[in-house]
Amino acid sequence: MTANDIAVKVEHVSKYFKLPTEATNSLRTAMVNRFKGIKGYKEQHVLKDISFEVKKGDFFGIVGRNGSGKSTLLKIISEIYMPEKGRVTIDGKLVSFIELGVGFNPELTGRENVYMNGALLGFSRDEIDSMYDDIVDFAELQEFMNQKLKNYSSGMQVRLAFSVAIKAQGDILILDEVLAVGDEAFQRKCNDYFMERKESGKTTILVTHDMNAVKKYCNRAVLVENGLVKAYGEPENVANQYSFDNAVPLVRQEELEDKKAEEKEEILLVDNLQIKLNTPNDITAGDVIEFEIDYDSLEDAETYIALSLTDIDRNIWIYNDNSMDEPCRGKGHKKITYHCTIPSVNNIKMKLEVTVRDKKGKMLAFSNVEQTPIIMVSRKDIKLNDLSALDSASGLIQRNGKWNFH
Ligand SMILES: Nc1ncnc2c1ncn2[C@@H]1O[C@H](COP(=O)(O)OP(=O)(O)OP(=O)(O)O)[C@@H](O)[C@H]1O
Repeated sequence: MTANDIAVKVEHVSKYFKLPTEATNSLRTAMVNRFKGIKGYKEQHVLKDISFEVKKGDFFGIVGRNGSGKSTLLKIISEIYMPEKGRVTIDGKLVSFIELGVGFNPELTGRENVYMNGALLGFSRDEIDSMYDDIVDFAELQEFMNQKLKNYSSGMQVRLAFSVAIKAQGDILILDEVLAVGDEAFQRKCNDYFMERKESGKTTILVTHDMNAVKKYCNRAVLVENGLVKAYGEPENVANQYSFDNAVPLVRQEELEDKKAEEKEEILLVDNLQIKLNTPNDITAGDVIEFEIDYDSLEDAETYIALSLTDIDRNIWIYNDNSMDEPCRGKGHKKITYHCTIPSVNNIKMKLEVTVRDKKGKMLAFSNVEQTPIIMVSRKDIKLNDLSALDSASGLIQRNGKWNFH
């Protein structure tokens, strides 16, 4: 690869912010603090050492949890912030849609705002003239262009700002979390635009929390975590890593304590429920899933297991089973292993939930969030250059149809 193939090169970028810890109103306090070595601020190291390359024509995804520094990174690439260390090299004209409303003036009309925004992006009047109709068409705001922006709804303002960004003829387009923009019809339009853009050979950098978007549009991606690059390269792998890291639902400590208190109030019939996955948690469709369930039955009673594998993203049960027809009897420690396969799914992230029930179906114990195993099924069998198979694998069930052309 030559240097000419690279649109954006990020090398060892580091950025911290100074957050004030105390307000000093007097010069004397400031001097005393300084003398004592008290800084009055603490440093938040948002980006520690970030390096990646975006090639010309890439549709490049940047993902990471809230507060991981994605927007900061985009601002550094867009030269709004300077990094403390490292550097960014850009080859081409860059257009950013980062913070809504930047460069928009509510007292000006839609039309005037398009011209002003275009000028801020570095376009001449003639250039804006030639892209103006396209921008207005995409935003579908023809009748509103002579109204002042302050009379637009917030959705209309977003549409206009977004349309300026995407229709401005830059070489590199930077978009921060835009898929949530606008109503459903506008989102569909953005989807079509992204599909076109993906084919266009122009460079796009997209920050998003939507892993389906990463898989659908991006050809490469990076996952930022704790200021460092955690995964980089194939969007499938990066998106799966992100989904996997975020699969464990966050449960507030108080909720857990409330639940424990509720459990204590009931007479305990089952204790020490443990679930252990014996097979890997990252598998391919059809691989065997095996796990072990352990618990103590405190009474001489019949108990059975009910289990479910729930699709975390879609929140639906994918697979349920129970041992109702083969209950465990008597007091004491119970150890059960179970295995199954989930053969015809594509990519799916599931949580395994287990409950112990009595003869009448009453729940006596359930696996809590900390011990709920997560299982990721991904189509590792599909070759990365098999575009048709990759595209079809975005559905829940593997394709099995036949085409007949007449
Ligand atoms: N100008 C600033 N001054 C001080 N702290 C800042 C500034 N900009 C960002 N931060 C801090 O840097 C951290 C990263 O913020 P950033 O907006 O880059 O994260 P993000 O990954 O884009 O988050 P999100 O997914 O929520 O949009 C946050 O803790 C934020 O408070």
